[in-house]
Amino acid sequence: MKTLDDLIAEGVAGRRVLVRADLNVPLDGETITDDGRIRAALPTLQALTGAGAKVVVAAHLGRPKGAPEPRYSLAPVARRLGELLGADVALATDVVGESARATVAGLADGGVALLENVRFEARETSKDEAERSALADEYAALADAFVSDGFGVVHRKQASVYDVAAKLPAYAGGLVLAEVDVLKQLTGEPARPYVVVLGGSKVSDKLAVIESLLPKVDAILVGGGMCFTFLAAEGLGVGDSLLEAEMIDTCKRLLADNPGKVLLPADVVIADEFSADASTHTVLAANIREGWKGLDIGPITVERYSEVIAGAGTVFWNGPMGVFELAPFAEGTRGVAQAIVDSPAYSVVGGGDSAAAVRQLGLPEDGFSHISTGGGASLEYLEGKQLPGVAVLGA
Ligand SMILES: Nc1ncnc2c1ncn2[C@@H]1O[C@H](COP(=O)(O)OP(=O)(O)O)[C@@H](O)[C@H]1O
Ligand SMILES: O=C(OP(=O)(O)O)[C@H](O)COP(=O)(O)O
Repeated sequence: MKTLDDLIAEGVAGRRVLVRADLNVPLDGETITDDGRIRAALPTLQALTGAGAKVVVAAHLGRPKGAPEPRYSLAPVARRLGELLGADVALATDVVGESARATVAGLADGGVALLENVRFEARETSKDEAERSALADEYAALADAFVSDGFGVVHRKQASVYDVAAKLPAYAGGLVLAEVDVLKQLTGEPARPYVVVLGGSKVSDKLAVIESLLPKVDAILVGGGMCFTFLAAEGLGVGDSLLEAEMIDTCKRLLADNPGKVLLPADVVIADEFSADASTHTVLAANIREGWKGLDIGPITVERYSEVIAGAGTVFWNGPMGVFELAPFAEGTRGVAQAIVDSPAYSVVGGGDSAAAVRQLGLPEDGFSHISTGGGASLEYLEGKQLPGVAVLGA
């Protein structure tokens, strides 16, 4: 696999280099609430601009449905990236159209341009290889070389991550190399007990991961939006909480086949609406009211999970335990994160929102052995799956 260092050694002055980065940051309106992923992208971008490349950055924000949507524009990201680089970052108003071509053509040596959200193009995430390949040809026409540096998205077989790498000389960026290097340590012989803490809102993605992780780990502590499908599998009512109804049978089977290994919340914080001003109650998991939604794990659960974490040799955590962005639902995430900080275990936290939670809740970043920019990507790596965006580089 060729790397960024190889590309720079080959000489990039005046050459156009397309960098796929993961700049999928949390936003409150147009305000970036955590710029960790933008900061993580800087070393690769600076190495290229320092060597005189014309840098074209491709990135996504959120999950727009294949058409432009103003609220998913990368405009706030372009502004922040410019501030951090100390140079203007020109934002194209389209992905591979006239604006993208003109913006790239206008780049000076050492300059940086950002394409608009790649998911404004339906072909980016298409399941049809020919469609993705056609879009990848259009990306390739904008550059002379490709650097894959969006670790958080390398588990996606998407045009700007996977297909374009076959169309241009392709190189692994420094962030992707560093992340894979750290995660490798968890796939060898992790210190036992090996505990995985799973939460967040990408429920269907992650329920699929649990099955392959179960044989590798000693315990999985479930919280966040994930837990309600499991609670439903135990026959409990979950009100209006997040639920993947078609996964209930899978969860039943996982619980039955792995007794004692999947821990579920004993209590939860329920709310009558998804808002910081909602009425809330902390109830036993068996008492979730009809019409209410579970938005955090409760204190009994935090205590139980903290005990397990205190005895762990290795902890991997992805996904907040609750809607930590809203103060009434932040305590579960804070409590579990604090337990990881306090434990002597080798600990990795992964995911855009999980890493943001660590910083926003004021936990010490050095309380974790590693903070990864990728949640789903880390999980799939730990499952033992090939990451398409890395495999395509020849790894
Ligand atoms: N019980 C819940 N109901 C709805 N959303 C939740 C719940 N618990 C956590 N979340 C949300 O999950 C989001 C993060 O999920 P996810 O993207 O899977 O994590 P990460 O980015 O760390 O991989 C946060 O925005 C948080 O508000
Ligand atoms: O936020 C991301 O992943 P994560 O929540 O698993 O860390 C990445 O930007 C990938 O986004 P996606 O899950 O919409 O493909």
